[in-house]
Amino acid sequence: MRPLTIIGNWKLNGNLASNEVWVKAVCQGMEKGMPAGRKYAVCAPFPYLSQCDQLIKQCSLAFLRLGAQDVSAHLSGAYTGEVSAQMLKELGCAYVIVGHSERRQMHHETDELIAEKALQALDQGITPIICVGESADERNSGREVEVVRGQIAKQVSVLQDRLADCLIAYEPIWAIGTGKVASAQVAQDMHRAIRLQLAEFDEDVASHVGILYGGSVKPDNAVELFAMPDIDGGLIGGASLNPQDFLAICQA
Ligand SMILES: O=C(CO)COP(=O)(O)O
Repeated sequence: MRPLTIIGNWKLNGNLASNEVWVKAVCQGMEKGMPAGRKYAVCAPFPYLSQCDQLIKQCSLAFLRLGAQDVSAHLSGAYTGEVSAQMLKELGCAYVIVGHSERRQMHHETDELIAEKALQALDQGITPIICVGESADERNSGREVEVVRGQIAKQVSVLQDRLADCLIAYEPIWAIGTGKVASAQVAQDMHRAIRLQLAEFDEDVASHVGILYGGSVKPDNAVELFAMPDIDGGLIGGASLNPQDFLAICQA
């Protein structure tokens, strides 16, 4: 069985004071007991990784880990502004998001670059969370499966069976930050399509890879989403900023 994995993505939010309040509140909530066998993480902005690492270590819950929101495709060298997977490892990261639609759109990240970033993370023992998803126009013109298949195909061709150590996040762009959550069935259908595509490559990989859903997940829709057979958890944006909402989703 694949464990349910629930990961908060703070995006460009937080500050030293609010991060401390957040981690302490989530730890306190989780210490009271959580559903067995689940994994949780929060992906903080780079400058706060060290602070969040210290705070998370203080509460010593093995199932709560730290992640980053991006990583360089390079290990070291003349790449001003980049952060390597080795640096993330030193700062306690267990996960890193790669290829978020906001980076694909605003920073012109390609599937090839995203696969290189995932390889860097894997080389350091960090689990990459590879984001895929279609735009509203692509869905409205009936091309959503084709678009996502194209994104996954590149990851399969580069990562091959190392995909078994990755997470995939299906995040339809039209559902991100819009309040328009994909219905549980719409999300399940795409998750199924992704898993079938992975099975064309390797059935074992397909059955192992966790596929998270992201896009307007809230405490009141998480239960239905997480109950779907191919939805293995969530990548939570806006609702992860409020520790009580994040906890409620983690307990859904
Ligand atoms: O982009 C997301 C997580 O990576 C989803 O964001 P929202 O939950 O705010 O829609």
